[in-house]
Amino acid sequence: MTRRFDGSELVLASHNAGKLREISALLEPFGITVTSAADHGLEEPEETEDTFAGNARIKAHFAAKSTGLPALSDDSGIEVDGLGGAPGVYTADWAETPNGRDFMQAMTRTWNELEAANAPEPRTARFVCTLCLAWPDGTDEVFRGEAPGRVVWPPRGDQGFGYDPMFLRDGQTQTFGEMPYAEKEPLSHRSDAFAKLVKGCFGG
Ligand SMILES: O=P(O)(O)OP(=O)(O)OP(=O)(O)OC[C@H]1O[C@@H](n2cnc3c(O)ncnc32)[C@H](O)[C@@H]1O
Ligand SMILES: [Mg+2]
Repeated sequence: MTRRFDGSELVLASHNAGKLREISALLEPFGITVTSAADHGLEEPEETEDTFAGNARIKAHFAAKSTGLPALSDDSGIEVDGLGGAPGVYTADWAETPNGRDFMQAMTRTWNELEAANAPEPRTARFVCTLCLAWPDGTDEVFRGEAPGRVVWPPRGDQGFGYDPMFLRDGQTQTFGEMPYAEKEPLSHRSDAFAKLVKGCFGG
């Protein structure tokens, strides 16, 4: 049995502004008071697991225990078939530089490694999003969503965040980086996972 969410307040256990924007929009219709990890002054826990679900659990349980409130985390990334599924759970790590995250660098590395591997076109990939809803008593529910597509070069568009400019979802002519959020939303891995969360925990 899936545990239902029957509270009125939820902490979003993420420090990523793009995710916070997208998940807040998805939660809007439910009339829940949403606060973020930053609002509670929470640090970022180390993501030490090698699965999306494992890292999503770390983040959600850390926020739920620290605040005493139910917490929703998102662990996500891009899996590129020609790279054996990399960067996968290391998607954010590929952007790290001494001066903070640089996603142009991360996208360039992704493309360069595909070129080096002589990977065939189309260079299929998927965005994955794992949402974990955790309660302060240590229980949780986990939901996984995906968006299938391919990576393209050069990156296109300045909307969205992260690797959006190099991702062309199946059936689309514009990258996620070229779409206003309203267009990306119904096509995204995040809304796919969110629909499962709603079905499982919000009774919708
Ligand atoms: O852990 P939190 O605080 O939630 O924030 P984060 O940015 O570190 O998030 P992750 O550890 O889950 O790393 C996910 C990476 O995948 C990228 N990513 C996830 N969803 C994406 C999307 O919808 N569009 C573009 N890039 C995305 C994102 O930019 C991150 O670099
Ligand atoms: Mg992270």
